[in-house]
Amino acid sequence: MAGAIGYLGPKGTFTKIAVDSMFNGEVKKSYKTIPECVDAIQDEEVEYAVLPLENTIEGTVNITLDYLIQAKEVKIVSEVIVPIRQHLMVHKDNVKSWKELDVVYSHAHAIAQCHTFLHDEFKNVEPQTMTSTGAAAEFVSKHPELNIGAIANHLAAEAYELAIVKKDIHDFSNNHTRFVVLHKKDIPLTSTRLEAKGNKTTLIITLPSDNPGTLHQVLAAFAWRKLNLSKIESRPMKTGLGNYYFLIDIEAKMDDILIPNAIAEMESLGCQVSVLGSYPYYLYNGNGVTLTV
Ligand SMILES: O=C(O)C(=O)C[C@]1(C(=O)O)C=C[C@@H](O)C=C1
Repeated sequence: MAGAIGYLGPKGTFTKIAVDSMFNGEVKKSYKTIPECVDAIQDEEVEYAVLPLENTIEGTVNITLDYLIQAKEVKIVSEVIVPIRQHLMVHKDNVKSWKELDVVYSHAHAIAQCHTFLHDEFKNVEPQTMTSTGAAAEFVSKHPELNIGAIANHLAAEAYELAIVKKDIHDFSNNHTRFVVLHKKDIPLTSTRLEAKGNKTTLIITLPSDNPGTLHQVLAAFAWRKLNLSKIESRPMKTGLGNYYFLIDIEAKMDDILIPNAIAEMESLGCQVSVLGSYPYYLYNGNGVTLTV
């Protein structure tokens, strides 16, 4: 059994579902924000941390990516993809007035996943962001005097005794979020319970500023080795306009030849390359795992 597992809480978040799908029986420690989870793993308050990285509808969770780029000695050791179902919920005292809500609270990514629903059905309602869907549900449970709602999952509704008034309000039915498991040691974490989908290696690449065409050559280093890329994302380095990190996911395990040679080729072009992790990834299909709030 591993040490404690840190995650974005409080009770009833989607991140907690990801934690329960990967870990069984370990102590689970919730944190209010993503940066607090990254600090907890860096300071060795927890042995693993689980954070959302990318959603089908809304794309990358930028704050996770930015903290992963900056974090020292933190590696991605596993990944789990979780189906995301968003529901609208209110305090049980306010069920009759749910169509006249004043404010809807949720995590920014959850609000974005329900953008069309909110636009069509709650045009005059103000969406307000919170640190997580669980925090939004908790807030609604503490304020029966306000006609407010939360967007969150069914476990949050149970945990905070809220009534779900509209199910599955996410705008596209194929809604999934990728969660990464972080650890201080570069040791892949395997699961015997989940459906294995393959392996990935994640690189962070900075290009030299004075060498036109380097991005093309970087992509060529993968292409001619037939290394399949499943994600390319750029994030500002925050040092000046036009300065970017590139985060690249290769659909393969770290090996002795292909990936190291691709890295050496990129370094010879003047790029800085670091390996954020080489890890298995899994799909949690909603079955076979005990979920707790
Ligand atoms: O707020 C939560 O419940 C979270 O776990 C965060 C989060 C995210 O950051 O994307 C996780 C999954 C969903 O996509 C919506 C919110």
